[in-house]
Amino acid sequence: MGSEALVHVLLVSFPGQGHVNPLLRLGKRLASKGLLVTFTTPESIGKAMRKASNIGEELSPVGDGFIRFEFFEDGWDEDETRRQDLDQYLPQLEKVGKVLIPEMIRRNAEQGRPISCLINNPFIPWVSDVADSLGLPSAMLWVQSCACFTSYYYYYHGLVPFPSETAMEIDVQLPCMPLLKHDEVPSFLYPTTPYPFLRRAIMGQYKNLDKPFCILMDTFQELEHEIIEYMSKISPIKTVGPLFKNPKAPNATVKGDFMKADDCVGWLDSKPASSIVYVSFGSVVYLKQDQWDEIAYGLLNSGVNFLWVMKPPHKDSGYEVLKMPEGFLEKAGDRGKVVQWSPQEQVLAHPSVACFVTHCGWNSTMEALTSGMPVVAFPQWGDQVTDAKYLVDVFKVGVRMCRGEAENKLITRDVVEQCLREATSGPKAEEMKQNAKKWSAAAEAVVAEGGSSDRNIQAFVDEVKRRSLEVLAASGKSTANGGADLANKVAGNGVAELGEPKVNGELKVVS
Ligand SMILES: O=c1c(-c2ccc(O)cc2)coc2cc(O[C@@H]3O[C@H](CO)[C@@H](O)[C@H](O)[C@H]3O)cc(O)c12
Ligand SMILES: O=c1ccn([C@@H]2O[C@H](COP(=O)(O)OP(=O)(O)O)[C@@H](O)[C@H]2O)c(=O)[nH]1
Repeated sequence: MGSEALVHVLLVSFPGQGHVNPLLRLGKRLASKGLLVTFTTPESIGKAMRKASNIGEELSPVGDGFIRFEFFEDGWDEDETRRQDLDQYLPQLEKVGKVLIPEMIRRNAEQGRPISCLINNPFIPWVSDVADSLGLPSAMLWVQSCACFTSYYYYYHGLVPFPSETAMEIDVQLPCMPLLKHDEVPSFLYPTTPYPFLRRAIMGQYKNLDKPFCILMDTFQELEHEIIEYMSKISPIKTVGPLFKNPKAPNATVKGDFMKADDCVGWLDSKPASSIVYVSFGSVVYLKQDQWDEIAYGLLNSGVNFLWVMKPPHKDSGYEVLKMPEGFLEKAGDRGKVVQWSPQEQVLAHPSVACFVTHCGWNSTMEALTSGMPVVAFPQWGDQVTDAKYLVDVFKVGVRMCRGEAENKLITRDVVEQCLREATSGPKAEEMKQNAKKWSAAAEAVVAEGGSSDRNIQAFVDEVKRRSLEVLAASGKSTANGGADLANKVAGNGVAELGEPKVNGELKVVS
């Protein structure tokens, strides 16, 4: 079957690594079920993705379908520093996206690939408005836990009291969730958060929550059973995680890394089973030098092997480049390896790795659970503090190393060493490993054919197909020229375009 005959969905991503990864993984899952998927995000990131990964101009086959990429200009110069300020960048993305995404949709229709559905991730809620204005259905991929989705939902609607200027330290009880201590609530909701722009970015999504016909979530039934059940009655959520497992197309190599991963698998291979601690704080968290030093000494003193990701800061972020303490690399010798970016999925699946010191971003959390990997939780902000609570107290696969940036406490080398020992040897380590293996088995089962996440993806694909017929029917014509019809509709000012007699063109329609 040619790709022209497939139902086509457009995935629009916010340009962050933690957003691109899950949306691209969703794209691969949808493609493997026989859809044509176009993935788009601003060109600034497109450029990095092309450089780091094997993304070409052409269509990549994935399972029964295909995935392709198109990028759009965000309207700013390559070295524009305002991109670092979300309060400026998000409105800019909205302004240009509202023009360029409809143009992209029209171009695709003209080329015989009419788009039937738009899917976005948080921070760019206007994508649903674009879909609405074109009479297209839209869906949203929530890229955090259902527990965090619920916390933000309750905050947005003012359903329970959250920490406030006058009552900073109140705990929060939400339905079907453990009591969250004041510092376990997603930290963007603290009155004192240094990142109010991220709270605004997330709340923007809630303002538009009635628009998408479906909210897909990168979590799964067993993992957050009660809260998923509860929220399903309030919101049209469908769990489709863990998205990075795709049993129908396990060899699909399309990746969305912004940086080329350093080669470290050979080094992992050379080490004994369960002997390495993997340390990574994701793509945006950046620690202070004194904390970095304590972690370095903790790693040295604990005697473990380690793979440590030390990513360079973005040039406009204002962060100082971190340094390893004097003599650290020499002392570690072949016991340790430091890289700028790792192939994390492969690392977490590697038998030499014993545990993962993580900032508890939701992608890292899901990847660890699904890989059966115990964690040492080092959350900093946002959903990370809530994820850490779940990893330690609910999923029972983690040791807690800190409570978050808001605590403003230096975690000393002794604490680091003690946590590493606890997570790698002794009864607690064994218990966590067993629990992690249980989650990994559950994750495999939900994505396997007939499992809950697989059924939800299939139901979503079926719904998109059904709605695509409606979209074509609404345009009043047969499927054969549906593309051209949509192209006219999408032009928005289609009447003007068609109405203007073109002197030298073939098109001469005067209404
Ligand atoms: O990329 C960004 C940007 C950004 C800023 C300027 C710009 O030009 C481009 C991007 C800002 O905040 C972020 C926040 C994030 O939180 C992360 O988001 C994940 C998914 O929501 C969570 O699971 C993690 O815990 C959490 O650390 C992840 C990100 O990728 C970003
Ligand atoms: O060295 C690294 C560090 C991170 N990641 C990936 O980057 C994403 C980070 O997302 P997460 O939600 O964990 O954190 P964020 O970067 O958004 O804070 C995850 O998919 C990781 O697998 C990676 O491939 N290599």
